[in-house]
Amino acid sequence: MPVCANWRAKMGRMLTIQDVTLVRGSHTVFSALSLNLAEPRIGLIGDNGAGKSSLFRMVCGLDLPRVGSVQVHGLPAHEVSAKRPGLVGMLFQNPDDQIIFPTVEEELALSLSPSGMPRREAIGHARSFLQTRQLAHWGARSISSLSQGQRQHVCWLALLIAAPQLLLLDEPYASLDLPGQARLTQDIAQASQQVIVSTHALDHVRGFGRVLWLDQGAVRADGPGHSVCAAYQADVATRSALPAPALQ
Ligand SMILES: Nc1ncnc2c1ncn2[C@@H]1O[C@H](COP(=O)(O)OP(=O)(O)OP(=O)(O)O)[C@@H](O)[C@H]1O
Repeated sequence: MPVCANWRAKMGRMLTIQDVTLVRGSHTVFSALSLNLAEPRIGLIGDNGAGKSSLFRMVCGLDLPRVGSVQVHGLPAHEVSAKRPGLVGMLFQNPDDQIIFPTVEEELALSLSPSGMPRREAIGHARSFLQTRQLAHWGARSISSLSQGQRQHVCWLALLIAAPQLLLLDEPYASLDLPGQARLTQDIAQASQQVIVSTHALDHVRGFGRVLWLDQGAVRADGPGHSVCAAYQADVATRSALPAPALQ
């Protein structure tokens, strides 16, 4: 492939954020933020309120930037759900923001609706999928009878079955037990798609080729997981050693 066509093909698969200002409520979360994200595994780290979920919401088209553009595989992010509904999938920090249907198999079947699969077939497919995960007994279970970690697991299964090309995982390990965390790590390692993971548990992204450290809406460091995680930890250690600020 000629160099120019190669470059265009790469750009077409990329997530690009260009000169973005994002305002939520009265708070400016990002100001003149630009990023090109093409690596297969990317970690997002940073303090509470740094902007990790806001970045995901923007990439999903849930929040529109006031200035600048967000493009996913060459499409404006806010047009993705209408024009290419199978392109981006997001695992929300809170499973209750994601789950719609009353049973596990119905929720998984919903993930197949963008593919145009008829509902009865989608339910059958969801059951077979659960069987491959040794979870056949979960199919008819009511979501309300599941624990928080189990609901987070269902949300992950819903993304896996939908198989979008870009997976955005917002603190996916937060409620999972140790076997669940190991399973998710294995699933992510085996996924053929691009995966972006936001987490406070640095060990889950330390081995990634690229990690972004967000600090108050700006990129404080961007590079291999080992060095960016070490820099963030060193900064946290320095700040933790400071005397607590006086209460107003
Ligand atoms: N609905 C909202 N309205 C106004 N401001 C918001 C809203 N949601 C988040 N913010 C603000 O946007 C900033 C970024 O929040 P965001 O949720 O993206 O952070 P985060 O890095 O995901 O944090 P956490 O690690 O706690 O999940 C914060 O200053 C937060 O107060």
